[in-house]
Amino acid sequence: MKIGIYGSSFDPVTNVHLWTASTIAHRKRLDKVIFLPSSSRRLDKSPHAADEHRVAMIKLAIADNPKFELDCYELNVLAGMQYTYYTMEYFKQRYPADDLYFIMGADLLVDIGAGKWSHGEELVSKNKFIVMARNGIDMLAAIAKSPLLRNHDDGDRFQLVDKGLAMEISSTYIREEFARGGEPRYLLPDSCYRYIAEHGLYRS
Ligand SMILES: Nc1ncnc2c1ncn2[C@@H]1O[C@H](COP(=O)(O)OP(=O)(O)OP(=O)(O)O)[C@@H](O)[C@H]1O
Ligand SMILES: O=C(O)c1ccc[n+]([C@@H]2O[C@H](COP(=O)([O-])O)[C@@H](O)[C@H]2O)c1
Repeated sequence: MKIGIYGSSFDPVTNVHLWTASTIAHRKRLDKVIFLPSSSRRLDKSPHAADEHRVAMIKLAIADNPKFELDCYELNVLAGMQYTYYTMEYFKQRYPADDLYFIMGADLLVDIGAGKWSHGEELVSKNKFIVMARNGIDMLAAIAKSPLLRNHDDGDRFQLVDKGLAMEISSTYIREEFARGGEPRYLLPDSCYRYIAEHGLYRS
């Protein structure tokens, strides 16, 4: 099986997360996309909604797509920050016969290339990545500029995908719209929109 692992805080999950996941699955012929919410104990980013709420919204959002799955591995790890390097080691043990890819936007490729991620060298040398274009980022140049990325670019490691549309809906924007009394209804699944209202999430 070909499996993509899509990590994010999903705070909340948005229609762009779903659209990018399905576009990548289609373009790269993935059998499965695993939605991997990051822990609220993450050191670099504190989610606004509790783990249980972010998980509940992902479940609602992916319910009708048989290719989409949720994996709460990072939420259940007790250590402070669960780095992607360790997460990928876990998934390789769990799916030893499958072809695994970490799915991410080009902004994260730049960060990894700049040495900002933990265990960057091992992460890159031992894994494969599907990288989605983002406005203003030249992915080929980002690889060429970074010795870490360039030295492991064997043609298979970084699968670059131009989604064809620079659609940007950020979780931050949705949270801010809720907080200022705006109307972000069609930027996320209706079920999640209702869940946020019912539980009073993201109010200022
Ligand atoms: N429009 C997009 N195009 C390509 N990649 C994207 C896009 N939006 C998010 N990503 C990628 O999806 C992953 C998760 O992104 P994340 O959820 O942090 O973005 P976000 O919705 O903008 O959230 P936040 O506003 O909380 O930072 C990252 O790898 C990011 O690069
Ligand atoms: O391992 C790291 O050092 C690392 C640093 C920053 C981000 N990540 C992972 O990248 C994914 C997307 O992160 P973000 O910041 O866009 O929510 C998520 O799965 C994070 O755990 C991982």
